[in-house]
Amino acid sequence: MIEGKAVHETLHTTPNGTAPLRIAIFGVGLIGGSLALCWKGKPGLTIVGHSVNAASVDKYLALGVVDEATTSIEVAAAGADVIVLCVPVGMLDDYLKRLSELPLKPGCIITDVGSTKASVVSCAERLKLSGAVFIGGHPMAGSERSGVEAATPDLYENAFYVLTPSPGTPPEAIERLEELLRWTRANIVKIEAGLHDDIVGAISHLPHIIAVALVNQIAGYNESNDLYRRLAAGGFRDITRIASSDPYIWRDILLGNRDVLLKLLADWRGEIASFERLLEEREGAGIVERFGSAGRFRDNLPERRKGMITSLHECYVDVPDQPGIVGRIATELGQARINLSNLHIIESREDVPGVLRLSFRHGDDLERAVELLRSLQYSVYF
Ligand SMILES: NC(=O)C1=CN([C@@H]2O[C@H](COP(=O)(O)OP(=O)(O)OC[C@H]3O[C@@H](n4cnc5c(N)ncnc54)[C@H](O)[C@@H]3O)[C@@H](O)[C@H]2O)C=CC1
Ligand SMILES: O=C(O)C(=O)Cc1ccc(O)cc1
Repeated sequence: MIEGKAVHETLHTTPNGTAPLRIAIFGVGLIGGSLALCWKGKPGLTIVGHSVNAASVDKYLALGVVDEATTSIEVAAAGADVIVLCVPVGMLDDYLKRLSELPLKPGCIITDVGSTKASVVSCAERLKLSGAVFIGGHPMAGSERSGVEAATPDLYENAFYVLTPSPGTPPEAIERLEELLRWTRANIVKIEAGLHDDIVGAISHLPHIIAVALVNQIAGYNESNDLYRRLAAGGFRDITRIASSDPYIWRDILLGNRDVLLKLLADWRGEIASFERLLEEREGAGIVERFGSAGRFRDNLPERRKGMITSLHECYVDVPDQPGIVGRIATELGQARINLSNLHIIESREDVPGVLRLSFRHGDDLERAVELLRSLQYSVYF
């Protein structure tokens, strides 16, 4: 992880005499536009936007998202050091095929941002990319919005950015791409493409299906009484936000991960059937158990704090279930002038000790906190 702007500028300043890096972005929408904004104006980088549509090209330039823009795939690709495909998943193979027929700059890196990876990676492996190297990519951040108007340079900050290099991908190409992606301030992780599709299918694609199915179920009831819609707030809005995502983008994602999703939906039917059984048999204890285990897992999900650098310095403290205990710990740290950057209660039930996760921006604050809390007889671990 990169801490602070100064480091970025050192990393990316073009050494004297070397040509600037030319980055071509195909499809400057939410994701492509946000990448363009991370790179635009940075030393040594020229950003070229491509769209099949002349009006979109004008818009990219008018919004100042790119330095240059064109409707010609040949012009955009010519001389590009890096090509980023930010079009819907269903178009990726077609774009790769068209690029494979062009004279690309030797060593050019082609990457994509598609939400599924196995199919585009296997397409790239089948094609001869005239001296270019393909590395699959997926920034795990976005929103239910779409289009360049929704693009923002901080979209990826502290998010995960997955790369799916193949065993034969040259390490120096991966390093070059990683260096460029550091401008996004995302945390880069490398995962095998098939594993990516299994995991992302479960944590992103399946939830989108469930949100859409749930909204459509309620919309059906609403046809006979508008009170369903009018009373739907709070939890319903929270868990269905992603149902407003772009239908065509999601058609391509779901069809692109069809086999994984069919297995996940079979498991989902099992989860729902087990709730049906609990209700039929009036099994209150079973319902409590299901909510309890879900809450425990959910409370341990990593937080993504936009605009803040994720703390690397964390410890866990067992705390007895006593009123005011969390406040007392925070006060002890404050009185010792130890800077706490975040405090998270992971568990708080009568039958188990609570656990606090304490995060610090600096390692020396963590060391002092551990020493202090242990001297106060707290059980501290990492
Ligand atoms: N929406 C999200 O939150 C995320 C999306 N992704 C992936 O990013 C990619 C782009 O998605 P968004 O930026 O959300 O969509 P978007 O709709 O905002 O942008 C898509 C871009 O592709 C262009 N495009 C659409 N159809 C085209 C076609 N037939 N031929 C050529 N260009 C076409 C559009 O003009 C637009 O510039 C997709 O592959 C998606 O799976 C990845 C992470 C998050
Ligand atoms: O808005 C949300 O919560 C999302 O889930 C955004 C998102 C959509 C598609 C992806 O491939 C990654 C992230």
